Amino acid sequence: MGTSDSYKPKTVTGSAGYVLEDVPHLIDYIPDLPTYTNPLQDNPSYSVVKQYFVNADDSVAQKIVVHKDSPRGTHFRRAGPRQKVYFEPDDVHACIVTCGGLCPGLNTVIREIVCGLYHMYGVKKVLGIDGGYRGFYARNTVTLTPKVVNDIHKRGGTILGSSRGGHDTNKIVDSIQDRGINQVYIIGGDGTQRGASVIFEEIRRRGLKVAVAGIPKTIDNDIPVIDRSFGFDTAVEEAQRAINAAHVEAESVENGIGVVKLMGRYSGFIAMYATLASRDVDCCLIPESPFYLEGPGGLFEYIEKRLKENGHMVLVIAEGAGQDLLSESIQSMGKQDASGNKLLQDVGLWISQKIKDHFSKQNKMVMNLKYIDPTYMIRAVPSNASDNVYCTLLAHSAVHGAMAGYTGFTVGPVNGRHAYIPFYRIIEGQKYVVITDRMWARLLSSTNQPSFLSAKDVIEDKSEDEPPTQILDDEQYSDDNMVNKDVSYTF
Ligand SMILES: Nc1ncnc2c1ncn2[C@@H]1O[C@H](COP(=O)(O)OP(=O)(O)O)[C@@H](O)[C@H]1O
Ligand SMILES: O=P(O)(O)OC[C@H]1O[C@](O)(COP(=O)(O)O)[C@@H](O)[C@@H]1O
Ligand SMILES: [Mg+2]
Repeated sequence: MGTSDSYKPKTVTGSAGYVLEDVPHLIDYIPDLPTYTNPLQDNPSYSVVKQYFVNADDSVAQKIVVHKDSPRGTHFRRAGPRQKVYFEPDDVHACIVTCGGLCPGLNTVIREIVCGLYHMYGVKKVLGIDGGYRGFYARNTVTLTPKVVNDIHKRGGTILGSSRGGHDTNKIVDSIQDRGINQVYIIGGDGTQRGASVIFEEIRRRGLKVAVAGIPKTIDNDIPVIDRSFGFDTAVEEAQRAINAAHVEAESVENGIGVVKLMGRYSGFIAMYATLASRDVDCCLIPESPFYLEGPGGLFEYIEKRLKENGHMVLVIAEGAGQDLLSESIQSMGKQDASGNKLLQDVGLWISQKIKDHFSKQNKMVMNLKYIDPTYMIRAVPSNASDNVYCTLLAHSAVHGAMAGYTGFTVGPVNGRHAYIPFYRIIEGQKYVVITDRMWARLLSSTNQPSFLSAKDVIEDKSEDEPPTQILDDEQYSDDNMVNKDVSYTF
């Protein structure tokens, strides 16, 4: 049963350029597994739904804006309940683990996996792994029942705890095997999904009947393929409170400047959407958009102009912005956290000091700067209503997929439809704000800030990111502006 060769992507092609990037299934390496009727068909809540079960051939298109002669392109398997399942409810022993940084909605996902397994499939054995990946072999477990998780969606954080580092694949899979766990639900960001992918590989190599399902989590919204990650909406909403405070402070004094630092290690989505939503922001700086301080077209010149025009200004800066400028002036670079993520210098403090230094040196005008750092406040809150509903759908889709025998997948919405996405597509790169696309142009036009780009930069950048820009001709609020720099699109 066990197989030592590494997993090869399952790709199915069809007519007119149709490609299905399928996810693994337990029967790929354990043939002849028995199937069972899905208990949902006798569930009073669900049996009223016409066509409740997903058609086996349903798939979700990755690109929905097409031209007359466009090939049909890449598709993913549609998420949802199947007529046949590969586990008997009494035989299921599921576990849930949360890894990486916090994000609003973690508790809702945990709650809905537990309740989904209990109420939809009659599964009674669900274990919580305490403290992230290392919890599999170094910590206690928690028994999870609908009663235990009933109220947890109203709390921030994760009731299971989380951690960075500590991924020991063999010890984790040994623990899964020793405990008789056969469904593993792994909630976490890009690092976590990388970890989930190697756990799946090892489980497959050992020939175990264990389904591995990933639920993508990242407050930075930098996971590719999926429309957006849970908690992002809540974080953007929470960021408004900090921006409002910065605006009130700035407005109340002579030449007031409010500086707000928001999360975004490599991708500036939180800063960009928080700025667009607020309309009180005069300048937004993100990692994808290099900027400079001095001289014509620089930040200082713009600040002076705004203060002269308006008497106050608000600047939003993502934590990963301007790191190249900081590294010139601050030593101790190259430090990493336990997961290997680069540790960043505090750009908010740095830029605040630079602005203060500039104005005191120039002695041109009185200036009052207030720096607000709501970093952890925007991710430690409970998820808002829309994220709660979204988390429920993610959790249920993951449960349906695992019960149907799919494994080695991450679940997430692609153009509004939930799909099962193979791990390799989620972990092969990150999603970034494309500064030559329309959403960033909207931001520039709403703040009036300089683009800090020369015409030459724009031409070079456009040629790199041509495909998504070319095909983008609708004006909807969409993620079309988000592309993965590391992945080449073939449409
Ligand atoms: N390449 C990898 N292989 C295996 N495990 C990994 C890998 N990268 C990260 N991990 C593990 O995933 C967990 C979470 O990763 P981290 O980067 O901290 O957060 P996130 O999942 O939110 O990106 C950590 O326990 C880390 O050890
Ligand atoms: O201080 P911590 O807990 O390491 O988290 C900080 C980092 O977490 C992030 O929110 C991203 O976290 P993930 O990698 O867990 O998604 C970054 O924006 C931030 O730099
Ligand atoms: Mg990460």
